[in-house]
Amino acid sequence: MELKFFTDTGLEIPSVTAEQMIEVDRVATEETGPNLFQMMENAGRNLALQAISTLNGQWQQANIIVLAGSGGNGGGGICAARHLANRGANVKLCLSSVERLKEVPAWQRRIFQATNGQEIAIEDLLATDEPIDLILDALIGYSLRAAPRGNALDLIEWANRLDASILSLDIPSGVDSTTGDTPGAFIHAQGTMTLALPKTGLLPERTGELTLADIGIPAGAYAWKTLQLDYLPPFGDRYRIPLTARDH
Ligand SMILES: NC(=O)C1=CN([C@@H]2O[C@H](COP(=O)(O)OP(=O)(O)OC[C@H]3O[C@@H](n4cnc5c(N)ncnc54)[C@H](O)[C@@H]3O)[C@@H](O)[C@H]2O)[C@@H](O)CC1
Ligand SMILES: [K+]
Repeated sequence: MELKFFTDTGLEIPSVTAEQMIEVDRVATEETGPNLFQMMENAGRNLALQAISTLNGQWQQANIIVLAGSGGNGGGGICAARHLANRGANVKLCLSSVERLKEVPAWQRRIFQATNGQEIAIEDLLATDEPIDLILDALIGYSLRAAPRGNALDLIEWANRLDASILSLDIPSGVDSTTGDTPGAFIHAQGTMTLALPKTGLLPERTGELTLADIGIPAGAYAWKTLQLDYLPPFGDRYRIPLTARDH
């Protein structure tokens, strides 16, 4: 099914497979910029803003849990947790794997630790019964390898059991960003904020309300000889825009 993605102003946005998005990332980090630190900061700030607008007036009273993996997706989630904690929000961060945290997410964690935001261990989170208003799903992005297992699987199943609203970063964890297939458990998202460009696997029945976030990639990166994407900057004066997917 060939999905097409449109902004609220009717502009069609090209979609990309995981492979093409990895190449966009490579062109940005190795050729044009922005680097990974800058892109992840933009991803996380946009996710914090999206969480605030999802909670509308209640965001400072809400109980927010951020589930973060050890890769780039996790880094965006940790960055959002820091921005929210910095503004007095009640946010707890749960890392699926502290020891495997990559360099850039580890830097985001270091900044988070200088806020009054709290980290919560998986076993404590799974044991808590306090009401949760919003879960940010930053466990797995486009590097999903197979059916989720281990801590990520435990956290996905835990999140799905709650009646809290779930906002996924880039792709609901456990969903294949190229095909939309779900090899195993996956996050049942009410909303998804995807980064830079929509992925071909962002099926409406998987994403919930879909938003596209700008992470500052220049048009020259999309025009790179290995990509040649037909891309018109869609954001105007906004950094997050609603997308609708249509299969015709
Ligand atoms: N231009 C972009 O699109 C950018 C993307 N970024 C984010 O970075 C993500 C890609 O980052 P990475 O390539 O580091 O990888 P991901 O963050 O997508 O996934 C790696 C994490 O998923 C876990 N994982 C993968 N398969 C699993 C399985 N079957 N069971 C349990 N855990 C599993 C790994 O252990 C690791 O924690 C993107 O999805 C996006 O969210 C950001 O870095 C900003 C730039
Ligand atoms: K995710």
